[in-house]
Amino acid sequence: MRVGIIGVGNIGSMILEVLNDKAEHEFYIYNRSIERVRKYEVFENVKICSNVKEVYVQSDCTFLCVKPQQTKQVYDTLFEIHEEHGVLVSTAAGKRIEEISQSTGKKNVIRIMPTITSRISIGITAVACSKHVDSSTRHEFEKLLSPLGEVMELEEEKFDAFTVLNSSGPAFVAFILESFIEGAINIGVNPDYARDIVLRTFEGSVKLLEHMSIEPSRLKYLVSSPGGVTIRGLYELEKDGVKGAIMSAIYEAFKRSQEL
Ligand SMILES: NC(=O)C1=CN([C@@H]2O[C@H](COP(=O)(O)OP(=O)(O)OC[C@H]3O[C@@H](n4cnc5c(N)ncnc54)[C@H](O)[C@@H]3O)[C@@H](O)[C@H]2O)C=CC1
Ligand SMILES: O=C(O)[C@@H]1CCC=N1
Repeated sequence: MRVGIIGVGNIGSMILEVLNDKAEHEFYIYNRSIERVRKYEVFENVKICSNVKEVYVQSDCTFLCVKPQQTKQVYDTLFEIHEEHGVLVSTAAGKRIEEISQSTGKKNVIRIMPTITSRISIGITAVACSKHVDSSTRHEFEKLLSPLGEVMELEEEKFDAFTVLNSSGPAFVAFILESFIEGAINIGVNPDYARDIVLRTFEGSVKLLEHMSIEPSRLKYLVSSPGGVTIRGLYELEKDGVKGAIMSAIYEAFKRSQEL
């Protein structure tokens, strides 16, 4: 397939590098600052383009991977291209299919919500298609995405909640991991050793929850001895409102996605 990518930052480069793993496709890429794409010059199947139009008219499928605040300029350029070429795929948080379609004048629009963890082919990509995208195009597109991990069709009204959990999620997890590591350093643990133990503990906890098919609350009670070490730490977390703070973070991020 001829795959276009407009905006080759965190997500654009992830899509390019993961989909290019088996060098099955031809890529047409454009980034506003050329420095970010120079490293792809060595790939025979990657053509570095000099504008949005050059990417769009040559691609069967064009991924739009700029920040939500940067989309207007790209939409305006696409609007000036009257013929429709393949499908236009938006990765932007909060941008709805109807708005993308009206602003670009294109009917074949697909909205996806990726996650940075797909760089290692672990993670879910949600997909919603405009009603104009026929089922064979949809299936071909989902096949194209399969190296990213799981691909899931999702109603568009569920995208905001999904964005917070699936796509902002790795940043929230990183924040919690960081808190554990800094807590360990504070009690005198070597930072590298702390990182190792903390990552293993999180990995083991997730795998155990899956293996035993139990809720997190059950795991809490499996570990907490009456009058023991764990319950003292859990008491501090509850007293300091950590659960409420995390719930607020998810709620505020959800509202922000709705605003964009
Ligand atoms: N970073 C993440 O984990 C996730 C990001 N997203 C969405 O993906 C999109 C991209 O996000 P990131 O990759 O993190 O942003 P980024 O800032 O890393 O990448 C955007 C790239 O677009 C380029 N750019 C800006 N305006 C341009 C234009 N007019 N023409 C060509 N290139 C242009 C920038 O130079 C930059 O390299 C956003 O809309 C975001 O909502 C969605 C899920 C996860
Ligand atoms: O922070 C953002 O707005 C984007 C959407 C989800 C992850 N990054």
